[in-house]
Amino acid sequence: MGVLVDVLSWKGIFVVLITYLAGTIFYRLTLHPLAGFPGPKLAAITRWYEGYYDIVLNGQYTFKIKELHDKYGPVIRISPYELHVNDPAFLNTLYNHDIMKKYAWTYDAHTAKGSTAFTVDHDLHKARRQPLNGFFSKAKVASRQDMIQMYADKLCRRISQYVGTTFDLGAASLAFTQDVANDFIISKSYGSLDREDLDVSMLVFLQGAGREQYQDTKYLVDLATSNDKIKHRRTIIDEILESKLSPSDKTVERIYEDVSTISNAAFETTASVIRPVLFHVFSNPTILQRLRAELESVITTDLKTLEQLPYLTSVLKEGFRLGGGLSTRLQRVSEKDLFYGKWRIPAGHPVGMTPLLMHTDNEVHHNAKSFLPERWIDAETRKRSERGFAPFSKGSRICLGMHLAWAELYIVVATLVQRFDFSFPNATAEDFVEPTARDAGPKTQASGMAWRALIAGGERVTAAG
Ligand code: HEM
Repeated sequence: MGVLVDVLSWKGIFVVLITYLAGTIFYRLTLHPLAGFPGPKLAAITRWYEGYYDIVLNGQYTFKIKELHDKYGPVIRISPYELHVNDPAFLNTLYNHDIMKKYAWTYDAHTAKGSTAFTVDHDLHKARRQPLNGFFSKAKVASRQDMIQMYADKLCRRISQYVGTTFDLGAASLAFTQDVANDFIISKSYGSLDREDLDVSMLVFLQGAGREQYQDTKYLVDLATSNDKIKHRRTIIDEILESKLSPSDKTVERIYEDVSTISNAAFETTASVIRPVLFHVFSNPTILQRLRAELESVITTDLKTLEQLPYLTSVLKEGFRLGGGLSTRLQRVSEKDLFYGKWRIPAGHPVGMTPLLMHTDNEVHHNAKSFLPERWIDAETRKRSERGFAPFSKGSRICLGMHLAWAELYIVVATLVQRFDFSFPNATAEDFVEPTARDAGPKTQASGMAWRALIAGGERVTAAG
């Protein structure tokens, strides 16, 4: 009884707490399966280390991880539970088609846990993704190139209204990707390019069209399951409903989780590549001249023809490398031990890599932070850069919408370059290199408004249709 009273006293609680903390610290530093990996002791002890950089300093952990790699080497422990690797040689080991799970902790804060993108389990993910693969194939995307061109033309009409003055090309890029993606996914756009403010705030979009998108999903589910076969363009909803997925995966709520996450995955990612491409092309006369000469040699925006153009393709690759939709680490949890050099990474522990860090690493890409399309043309530098190029990740979780993203880039860049002259008096290359919260504030890239774009300097006589 005396002991119990003692334990329940403040002193007792304090002693228990200290003993628990000391035990946890001791375990994490010495006995934990990741204890032998290099990295700061504080990161190995507590997740508050990461919290400081991401919460207090607003999304800076990605860049701190880069500093930690410089200090501790290519494999480091970045939290009590997680490792990070910065070496392209490990890409194919980590992102493959073996049984790999995503790291559930990453999706704790997300509501759409039933969506394909946020499905943690390997087999369930495979089943959910299967009906979507064909819908997002290269051939399927190519069959919708007229739709993409239609929105590129609409974008041109908006820009034309501002000739000789300034125009928010950053927001317009996002409006374009929103309209294209929604049309592709559910055969309906919400008219972002038609709005006076170009639907400038993603938040307004999410609150506004989010509700509408749910109603549209419900309508399309009803349409597909009703006896009245009203003719409509196939959407991902038809693919899901006609698949072998279980009835619980075919509810309006679960399908809407896919509709909303897939469309949201399509917007800012693609826009954040269009912006740096336009900035670099129009800020560098040599690149602009060479690109225009190549485009003038074909005088078309036909997708198949554009895909054959080596210089345009190289310009876009630089955009994917430096723009980069996702700037956080992408973790995988393997069922089997993984091996990296002398290191054995025990099964069941999350390991991540960050495309942005690899894409901007001078060890991987010559003069990594410079926009140099030539690197993809010269055989030697191309070989080196290909090794460390994975904007869409790899393996079973590779980006579902990558062919759509490529097609949008080909068509919109070729169209704008053939029709307009832009200049960007207020932007610098730095604005586009590290597109996360490094410059938190009004210039934040992630908000889609990195630069109020700037001058559309007169429409050129266009050869493009
Ligand atoms: C520049 C454009 C884009 C980039 C750089 C990009 C990048 C990525 C990356 C790196 C992943 C892997 C994420 C992870 O491992 O957690 C991913 C997944 C995904 N992306 Fe994209 N993406 C782009 C455009 C798109 C578009 C246009 C769509 C849809 C139309 C899309 C839909 C998705 C989906 C649904 C996933 C989850 C795939 C799965 O888990 O099976 N993305 N994307």
